[in-house]
Amino acid sequence: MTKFFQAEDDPFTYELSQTKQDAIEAVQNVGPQASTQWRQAVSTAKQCVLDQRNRALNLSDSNETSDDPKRAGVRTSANSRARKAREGNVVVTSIDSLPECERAQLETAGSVIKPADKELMNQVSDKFSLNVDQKRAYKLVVSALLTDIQPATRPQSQQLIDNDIDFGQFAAFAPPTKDPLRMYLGGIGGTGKSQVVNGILLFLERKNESYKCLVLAPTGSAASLVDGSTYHSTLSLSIDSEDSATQTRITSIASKFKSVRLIIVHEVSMLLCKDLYTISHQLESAFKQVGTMFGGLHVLLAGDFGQLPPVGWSCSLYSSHASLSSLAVSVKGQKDVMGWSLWHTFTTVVILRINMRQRGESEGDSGYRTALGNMRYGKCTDADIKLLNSRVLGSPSAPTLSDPRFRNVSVITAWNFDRDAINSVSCERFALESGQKLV
Ligand SMILES: Nc1ncnc2c1ncn2[C@@H]1O[C@H](COP(=O)(O)OP(=O)(O)OP(=O)(O)O)[C@@H](O)[C@H]1O
Repeated sequence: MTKFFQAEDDPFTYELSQTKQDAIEAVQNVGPQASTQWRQAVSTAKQCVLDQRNRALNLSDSNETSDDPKRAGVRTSANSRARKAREGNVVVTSIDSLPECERAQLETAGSVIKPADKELMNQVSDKFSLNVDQKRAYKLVVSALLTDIQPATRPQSQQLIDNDIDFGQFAAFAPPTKDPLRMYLGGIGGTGKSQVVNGILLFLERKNESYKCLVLAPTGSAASLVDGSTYHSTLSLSIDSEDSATQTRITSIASKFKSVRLIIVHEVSMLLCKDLYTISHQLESAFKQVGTMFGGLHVLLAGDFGQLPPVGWSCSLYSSHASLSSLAVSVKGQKDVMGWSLWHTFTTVVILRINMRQRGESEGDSGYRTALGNMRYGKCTDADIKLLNSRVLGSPSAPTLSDPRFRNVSVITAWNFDRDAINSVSCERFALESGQKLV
């Protein structure tokens, strides 16, 4: 598989082998059904992909045979390169290294970003002072949107509403001819994931194309932090009902997503496998593109798997394969399996590593950063514990909350009672200091 990138871009990206992608798509196309049929269908789909691969390998081998041992040697190595490429090794080609005619072809096809857009991209990235990794993530998403092949003729929402669910109109959609972006943006809390999302949103705003992106989150509070909505409300997912794809719901989703090309799902650690499947399935139905994951939209999943898990520890995206294999007996389990396999199509990955929230350079700052990092993996050292204990209130050397240095710091308490008391005192003090009246 060949990908083209502008010369100055340096995407940290990898591709699943095409065969694995095919297998995942084959499983998606099977759909939920009774467990014996499901197992049979999955095994037939697997065999079909394996047969396809073997046929391709045999064909290539038979085309490459030669009686001349020298030529045979050269062909064997070319053959093995071709096989490696088929098996998933990425071939990255700089746009500048292409012959002019090929470059012109790409420009005409909209595969190369226009200079004005490039300038805007840089302006926004400078405004947010994005670091190298953040810039990489931001540029991958924005480039995908800029080189997007637009659906040719989308029906007006008015027509959709008037004709209720006349999906015949969607036949006029020209499906994107390029693979949509499936990207995961990770990094521990404070590494600037939201900053990247804000950059993407500002870029679209400056281009007057804010309508192209929808930001979704699993809970209302997570959604309000990123000015988004919950995916339950946006995609009309029913929390209780298994069958949420009624015609009215699908019509409403089709109308909401009429001009959308990118969805960003925040706090992905809280996403259930079955929810990812349902999101994709609802969009497929809304765009009348059954079998085209997420209806062909670009999808960015952002979050940190060290943060909150899904409610009730249901089947999360990081569940192990072993724990999933027993699930296919129920329809819900099959949805989990399909959501889990969808997660594995997110093969463009950027992990942010620099903590932008705690950037102090003092010895204490760096010790605190290290302690937090170790705590995340349950691997605190003696030095970390000593440092954290030195901040526990009550001991003679510990800070007091009335000390001006510690007045506005975050406080962790074990009891709601203590939390409420501290909040109440702090509110009164803040009102007094800022000349405001508490109501
Ligand atoms: N490139 C940057 N330059 C300056 N400040 C930044 C940059 N990136 C992020 N920040 C700041 O660092 C803080 C944390 O950033 P942000 O909220 O985006 O992190 P996050 O990874 O989304 O965190 P969380 O997972 O806790 O939600 C914010 O105050 C943000 O303004």
